[in-house]
Amino acid sequence: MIRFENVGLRYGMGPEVLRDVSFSIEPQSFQFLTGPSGAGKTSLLRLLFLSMKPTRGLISAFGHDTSTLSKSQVPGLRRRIGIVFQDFRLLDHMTTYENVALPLRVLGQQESDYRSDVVELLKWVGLGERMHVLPPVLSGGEKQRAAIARALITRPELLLADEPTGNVDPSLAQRLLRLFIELNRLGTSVVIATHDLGLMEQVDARRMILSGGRLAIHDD
Ligand SMILES: Nc1ncnc2c1ncn2[C@@H]1O[C@H](COP(=O)(O)OP(=O)(O)OP(=O)(O)O)[C@@H](O)[C@H]1O
Repeated sequence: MIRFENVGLRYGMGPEVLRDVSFSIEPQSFQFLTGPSGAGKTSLLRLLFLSMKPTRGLISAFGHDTSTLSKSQVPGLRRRIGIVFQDFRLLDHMTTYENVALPLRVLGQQESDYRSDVVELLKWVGLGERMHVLPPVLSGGEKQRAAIARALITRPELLLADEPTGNVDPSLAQRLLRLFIELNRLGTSVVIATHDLGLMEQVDARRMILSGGRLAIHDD
């Protein structure tokens, strides 16, 4: 569904952060993206989410060469991708429910059509009791799950998560991992950027390891 061929990335006049990176994300696949701090994991996720263009190489997303996309085509492709940012990016003046429902509102859907889906998803991530509170009163783990629910509400074909267990205790990390595995079982491709070796050891999944700007792939 997404293919990188000899992709390179640099910020401004800086050094190349990613070098000759080639890989594909297949439908219904599960992979971890790992590597030392500063290795380029977040940058690679930004490229996957089509929020940046590579400095060189080819990125093809859902059959489109992204270098030839017009600006108006990008939102349609991005809607097929859900992303959980490292810092959650929840809107503090909206309730948990409203935050999760926002992507559907933006798509012009009516609340009567999506209300039960949002409530069901919030229950699935264990936030059924917290849906009417504002993000500032949520714990770190609750915010994490709200951000995951918001990424999933549009039923994306691909979920990208940047350090999704970075702010949570080990038992919640287990729950989140089970949630991602279940989501993958239901058909979504999953890419999890993480430093957490313990997390990766629990799943026989592909590991994409970034180091010195280069990518090595270890298949399960
Ligand atoms: N907006 C930016 N402008 C300039 N340089 C950047 C920018 N974003 C990232 N970089 C640089 O690119 C390199 C890779 O950063 P990136 O955040 O992708 O790594 P990471 O593997 O996600 O790190 P971490 O595990 O610490 O989150 C770093 O050297 C960083 O300083």
